[in-house]
Amino acid sequence: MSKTFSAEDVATQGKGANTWVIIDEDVYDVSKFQDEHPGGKKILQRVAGKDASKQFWKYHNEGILKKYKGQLQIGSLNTKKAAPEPPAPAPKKAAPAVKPAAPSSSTITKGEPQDPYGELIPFADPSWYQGYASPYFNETHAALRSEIRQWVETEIEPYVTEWDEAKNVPEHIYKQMGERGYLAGMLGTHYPVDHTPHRVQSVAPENWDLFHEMLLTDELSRTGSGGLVWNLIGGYGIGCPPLVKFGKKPLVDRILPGILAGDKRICLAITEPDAGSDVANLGCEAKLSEDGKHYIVNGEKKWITNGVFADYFTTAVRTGKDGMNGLSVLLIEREAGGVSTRRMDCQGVWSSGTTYVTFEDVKVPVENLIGKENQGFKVIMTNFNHERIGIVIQCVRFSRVCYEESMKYAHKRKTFNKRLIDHPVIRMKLAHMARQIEATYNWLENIIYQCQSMDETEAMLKLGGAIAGLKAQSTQCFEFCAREASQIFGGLSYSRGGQGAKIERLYRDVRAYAIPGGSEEIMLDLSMRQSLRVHSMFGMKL
Ligand code: HEM
Repeated sequence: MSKTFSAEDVATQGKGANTWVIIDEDVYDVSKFQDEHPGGKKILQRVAGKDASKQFWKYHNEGILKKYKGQLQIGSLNTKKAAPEPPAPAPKKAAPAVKPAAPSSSTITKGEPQDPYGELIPFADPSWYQGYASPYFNETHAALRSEIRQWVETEIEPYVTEWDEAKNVPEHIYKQMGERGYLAGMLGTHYPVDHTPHRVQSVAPENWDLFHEMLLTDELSRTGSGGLVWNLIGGYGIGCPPLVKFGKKPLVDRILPGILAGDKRICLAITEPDAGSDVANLGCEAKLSEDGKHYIVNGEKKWITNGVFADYFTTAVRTGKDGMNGLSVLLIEREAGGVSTRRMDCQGVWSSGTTYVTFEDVKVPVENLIGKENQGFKVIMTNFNHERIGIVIQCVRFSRVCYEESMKYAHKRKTFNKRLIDHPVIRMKLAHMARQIEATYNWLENIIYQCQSMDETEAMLKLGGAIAGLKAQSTQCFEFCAREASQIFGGLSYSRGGQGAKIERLYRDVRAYAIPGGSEEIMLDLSMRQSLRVHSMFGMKL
């Protein structure tokens, strides 16, 4: 913004037709905007021609300026110092020693601290962002973190509330997920170079590991919207891995490139009106046609994330007897006909497109069978670890968002002549949030490292119990943090939008995490049953 004004110039625009205000030494023309200003016209007119920085920061958060700057800023004060030139890049240090993480091809540093990154509010980011050493993250992770954060902060975060209210995310954002190589990096496996020309700018495919994948989900979750995250990766992250891992090559070659590019969308259809966490009781039926070339599918699926947007449905069907040994997984294509989808009205994750799906005599070629007939239970179970870890990553970051927003608000809001942060009762709330967040996050890092060090079948067996326990831990941590943040924000988190927008939204999103992917009750019970079973195989002395 090259135009400069003196404070006197701005003062002349406070009386007549024009209404200009100064915020942080930048000049904004709000003459046209004032009629639609949610805080009212009068309040702007009272500060017209003046420096309104103090009043502005009392009522808004950073997102507002990011969103409206382009539209309303007309220049800066002539007294404003030019922004300092970005520092010259430091001479490159020798790359930290790395050791291979068997059996993955990735590299992991031996614990050298990275340069500090972000706002350095204690516990608002993982400790490796804040100058503390970590055995898991190296310079490629740091580069990816900046790449995603920059994209999210400029192109996503300022609009998230608007999109959530509209219950959708513009298509170009999903398309960018493909073009930036992010979709290809979200499969819980190697980077699929053979099926996509797209690459992640800051990480070579051969270096891609599960910690990079974790970062993608983590940084997207800083938007504080389960709806946004699920719109972008909710269906894909659980619907695509079974296709890649168990689909037949011709099917994968035919449809995967379009999905990875962000042109086509896929979701996972397992849950039914009458069967959720008890997957073995699914009823949606697939009967083989007389010529043996097709399955004919009939049935209903409920609470299917992204179903309204999806071209492909990775679907659990009953092809055999009752129970887990009669289940198969089919890739159902919408264009086959007989597939109808209806958006469901839900408490939270509004822009994720939660859907009721009906299959009526849908003809599915036998080539679309994923895995083997009647052995679909294994496909579904293998998928659960990846799905649950995704949920955990989101819950931990959402908890951090609740904490970070509360910490910032507690530094500006005053009650009884003291800032909230100066009240011990508020510090106590923040401390309880931080201790739960860090405990959950550190367990998560450990689990990701374990996943990276095992093949998937071993991980399913050995880590299934711990991941189930961690999922319950993360949703309870999220629920706690959303509640405490809401108490700190008071009325601002009870009404939608404004400074408490993220907290109000996340509070509504909590159940979308605590129930699907295995409810807390089932997760906690499973964590004990599975761990005891596995450890008795290891020779547990009990
Ligand atoms: C560039 C200038 C401004 C823009 C673009 C702007 C924009 C907005 C927006 C979008 C909201 C809705 C709530 C939110 O999303 O945070 C809002 C609310 C509000 N604004 Fe502004 N505003 C500006 C300047 C000001 C100034 C200078 C004042 C005070 C003198 C002010 C006072 C308020 C108040 C009191 C609310 C209602 C807050 C609430 O509901 O708690 N605004 N503004």
